Amino acid sequence: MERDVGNKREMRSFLMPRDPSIDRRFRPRPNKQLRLFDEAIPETSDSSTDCSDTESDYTKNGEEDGSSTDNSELETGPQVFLRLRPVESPSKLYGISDCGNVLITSAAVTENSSNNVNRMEKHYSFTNIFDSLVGQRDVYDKCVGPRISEEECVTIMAYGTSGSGKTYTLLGDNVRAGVIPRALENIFTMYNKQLYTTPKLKLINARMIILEDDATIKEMQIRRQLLALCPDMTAQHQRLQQIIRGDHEFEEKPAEEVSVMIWVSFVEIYNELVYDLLTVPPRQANMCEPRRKNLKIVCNQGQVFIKGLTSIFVKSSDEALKLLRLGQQRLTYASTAVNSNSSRSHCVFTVDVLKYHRSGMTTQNSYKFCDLAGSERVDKTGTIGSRLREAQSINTSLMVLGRCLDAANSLKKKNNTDVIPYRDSKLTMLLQAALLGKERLAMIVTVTPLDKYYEENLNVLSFASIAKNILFKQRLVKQHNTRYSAFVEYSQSAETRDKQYIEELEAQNISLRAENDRLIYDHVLKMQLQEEKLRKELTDTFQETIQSNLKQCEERHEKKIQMLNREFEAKIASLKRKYEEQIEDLNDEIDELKSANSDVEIIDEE
Ligand SMILES: Nc1ncnc2c1ncn2[C@@H]1O[C@H](COP(=O)(O)OP(=O)(O)OP(=O)(O)O)[C@@H](O)[C@H]1O
Repeated sequence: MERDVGNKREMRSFLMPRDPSIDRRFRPRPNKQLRLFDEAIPETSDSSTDCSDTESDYTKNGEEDGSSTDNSELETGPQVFLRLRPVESPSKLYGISDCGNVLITSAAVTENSSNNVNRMEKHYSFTNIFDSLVGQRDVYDKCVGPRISEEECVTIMAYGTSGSGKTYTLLGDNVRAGVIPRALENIFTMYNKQLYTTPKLKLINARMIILEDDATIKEMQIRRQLLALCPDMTAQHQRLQQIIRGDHEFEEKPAEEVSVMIWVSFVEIYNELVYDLLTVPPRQANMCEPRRKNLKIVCNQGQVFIKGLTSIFVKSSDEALKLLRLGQQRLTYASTAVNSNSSRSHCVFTVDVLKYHRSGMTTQNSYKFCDLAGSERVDKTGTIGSRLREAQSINTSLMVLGRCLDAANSLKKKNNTDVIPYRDSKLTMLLQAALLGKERLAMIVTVTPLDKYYEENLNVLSFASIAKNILFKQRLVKQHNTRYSAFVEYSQSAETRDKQYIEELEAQNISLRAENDRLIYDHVLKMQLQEEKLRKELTDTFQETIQSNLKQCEERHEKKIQMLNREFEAKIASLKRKYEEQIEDLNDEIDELKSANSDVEIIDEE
């Protein structure tokens, strides 16, 4: 019997078990059900209806039913893809319908089922389902490639339980490149002939600004500084590039009179705080660990931006990948019960493609790659301490994301986007353009098809099915327009402009060097004069001091001489007196002797 849905909406939870999200009246009804892995293939033996198990087969099937049947939805709502992670012994509780787009969860009663609702058979429809045999190439070709070729703004979001392969899908590993390296290669190949090699245009606070020469030089310096910090992975990137080029044939756009400048930024939302992952560390600090500063998300006249976020100008996919790896090193990872290297935060890597058209108009495409932290059952995994706090904040933001999608889903008939609670978490604030339908939203839902994750997977699938049902009424494609006539002459080719700019910079460099030499010469001269003046001042001061000391000495000596003179005079006077007395005594004696002598003579005569 059909269940009466009624008008009253239930309060949905995106982390705990809930009623099936798909309105059973409209759910797809496959002719037959296929078991995902194994022997449980239904009796009909028509191999053409089987789920593909090689990349090439898959592409063929996908082109036939997946993308082609979904074209109408491409115009209106998010695309939701399901990716099943390869596991050793996959659960038999999941099956894919023969049309390839519907996941059927078994009606089997599992010991994990906490309520009756989860014991029902459920059908979840997707834009495409990638089973465990589908490789990275096909995931890219279905989910992201077309968006980039069409030059649309798109948010690609990986959502799933912890350890289900979100990071693997977005980044991949050293051999199996994920969506981001492929997208970068695609973008740089596409605009190869239009790339402008100096940062003249920049998005500052969501506005396209033409940079002055000094600002351009500053941007180049920041870029150089940050790239110097990146681990050297050139050989690895070249290998990856070869693999990607072997997998895809990206088309180059003709060199129209458009100049393209590409910028990347990378943010992390950890415990509801927004951190810049591409900050340039101050020179004196430890170069590997810049201080983390919490940034603000600002919404101004419908434009969302992160105030003060570093955006780096990149000239090649290799540079962009290097910056991505640098940001990744700064991300918060931890070991959890289900993933030894689990992302403990949501992170968003943004590639902004800024274009300057000959008409003077500037346009912008943004590609946001969002790796959501895995939802987690904290009660089951026994998470404690800081891991618990992280898990709670991850779960809260994912819940808000679910509420936003739910609200967007219920807006099909109305057109009032105000009721979408995107302001309730940093993640939804940042992704509001996609959640409000202004930009394309592609969601890659990852699932680990194991019995033990059955309940968690049902929640993830319910979440995904809501997103799949959304119909946006907003106008798509974001374009910033600015008129600017003073930009470089557009009748010239990009190469000539670059050459001219380099020549200008070289001339500027020469004149700056000359100015520098002149300043050094002036400085040396000034120093010499100063030295001379100082020397003279010192000599004068010394001479004065010597003179005064000399004078003091002379005075002292004069006084001493006078004193000695006086002493000598006194001594001489006393000696004179003494000797005069002696002379007097001797004269008296002579007189006495004379008189005695005269007496003797008289006696003789007699
Ligand atoms: N499709 C796949 N093919 C091969 N390996 C995969 C696939 N999906 C996931 N893996 C492997 O599973 C492990 C966990 O994947 P990953 O780190 O991407 O999970 P996650 O969803 O990002 O987890 P978390 O949310 O905890 O960060 C990795 O070792 C990854 O290589």
